[in-house]
Amino acid sequence: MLPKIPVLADYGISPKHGFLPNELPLSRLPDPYYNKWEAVVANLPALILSRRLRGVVDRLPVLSTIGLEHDSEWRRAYSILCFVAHGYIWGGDSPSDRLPPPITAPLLAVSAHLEVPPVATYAAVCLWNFKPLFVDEGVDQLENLATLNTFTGSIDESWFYLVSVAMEARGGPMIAIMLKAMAAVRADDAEMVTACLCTFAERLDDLGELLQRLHEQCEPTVFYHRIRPFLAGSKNMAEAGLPNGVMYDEGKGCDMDGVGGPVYRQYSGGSNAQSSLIQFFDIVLGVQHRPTGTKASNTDAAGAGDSDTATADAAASRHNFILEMRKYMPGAHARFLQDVSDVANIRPYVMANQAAGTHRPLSIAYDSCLATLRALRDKHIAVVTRYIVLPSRDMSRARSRSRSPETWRRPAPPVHRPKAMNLALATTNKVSDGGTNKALKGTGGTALMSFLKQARDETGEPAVEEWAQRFMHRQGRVPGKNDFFFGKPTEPAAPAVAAEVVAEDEKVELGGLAGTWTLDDDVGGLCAF
Ligand code: HEM
Repeated sequence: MLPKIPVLADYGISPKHGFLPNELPLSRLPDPYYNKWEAVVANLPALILSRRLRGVVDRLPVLSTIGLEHDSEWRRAYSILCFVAHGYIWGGDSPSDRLPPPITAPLLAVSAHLEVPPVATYAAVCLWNFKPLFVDEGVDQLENLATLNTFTGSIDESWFYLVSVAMEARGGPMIAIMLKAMAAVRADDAEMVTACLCTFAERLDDLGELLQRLHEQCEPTVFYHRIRPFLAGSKNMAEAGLPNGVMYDEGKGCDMDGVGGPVYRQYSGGSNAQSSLIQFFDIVLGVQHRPTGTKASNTDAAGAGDSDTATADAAASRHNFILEMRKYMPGAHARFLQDVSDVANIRPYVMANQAAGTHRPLSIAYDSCLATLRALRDKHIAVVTRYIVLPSRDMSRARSRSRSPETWRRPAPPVHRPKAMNLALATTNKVSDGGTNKALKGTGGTALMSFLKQARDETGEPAVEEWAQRFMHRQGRVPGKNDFFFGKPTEPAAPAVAAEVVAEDEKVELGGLAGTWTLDDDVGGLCAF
């Protein structure tokens, strides 16, 4: 007998809001026992700004989790503790490589309960960190959302989290639609499968529109210099001052043999790559992601999404950043993704119909879903270009200028203040430096642009129609080539495409989202996670 198609309720997934919790996140823990935590998180931006957070946290009592009852209380506790932990680590002149017992002890307990790592994940900062302004209006409307916790108190930071919240909410109903499509495959109801795929493609397009609204209220330089450093993890962070990661000190000390004392741990930083929604889309459509730098083999291309892809799956699970990110999702959500993978049947069904020459609208609807998901990744690449690549370029250029002979001849007068480590720079490991060290790292620690472009290209690979395969294997815009899709050579390329072309070409000046700019290298390499 076939395994059953997963039921959302078994994984705490909402039919309406998807991976956002069924009950709204709590704005405050009801038990006054936790008032001190609430007071710290309510004043987090001010405590970070005044450099007083560490002192305040060190003096907190070590609270137990005994006063946490409902799931929403555990989730609120997790979000609070993650914000305070990252504020503690990154909110000083140099990072702290130790988390003290008042944070560590409850954070480890809460994380174990919720099956999430003890670090600021996407769940801590987005999924469980929002409230509607008006309860009778939807949480898929950006205008109706506010954040509960932030590091900076800025509109930019709130907007950054809330765009993701709105996307999760808008994408929530798409999960049930695709589970229905999977059931329709089992019933061999091609019309129903086609209808579900059409609805899915339309809603996916809505998500792309929401993603592009990020620019409205989140300034790239604020994101890069003020927000992103707080989301950094503790893995591959030697250059940022955490060579061993972070010591989670529970205050237990070691035994007589020196065993059982606090240990260093290393985790990736918070990233939207930890969103279960986008991974669900990949799984249900049969999109497979390979380790970065690996090209599709003929076997992969033919068998992606089929049940007999054990070898491909085994290869994919090795050294694969996207799979690694599942460890940062709430346990039930990661299990849901695994269970859906085990029964994903849409692609083989579409392929079988295409081979038999039956139900052509099915193939077209399926390929449209892939094209729309690929377009979403294109837009995302433009976002990353604007919010990470360009500011990091500006930063490295400013550094090169400050090292120029001109600057050496006229040194600035000495200023006597403690030397602060610039975390925006420090957490961007190996930013282009004097032409030698060029791999740009993301918040999760991957070699960035090649990884994102590969993920986008892999999205088009399962296409079944020949025209769709050609369309989705296209390269960035080259005048006179692929003009059918990109418009006439004299027309400006669409912003997302322009940004991607810039990121792809060496030493080319192009009009991107932020004006005319040059990218002088193509970053690459295997993920370091
Ligand atoms: C300022 C906005 C954003 C920036 C700077 C950004 C940056 C990044 C970076 C650096 C990565 C590589 C993984 C890592 O190192 O963390 C990544 C991956 C990813 N991001 Fe974003 N991101 C942004 C917004 C979003 C939003 C709103 C979404 C929601 C769809 C999203 C979805 C993803 C996904 C799904 C991945 C995994 C790669 C893939 O599946 O294509 N990102 N992002």
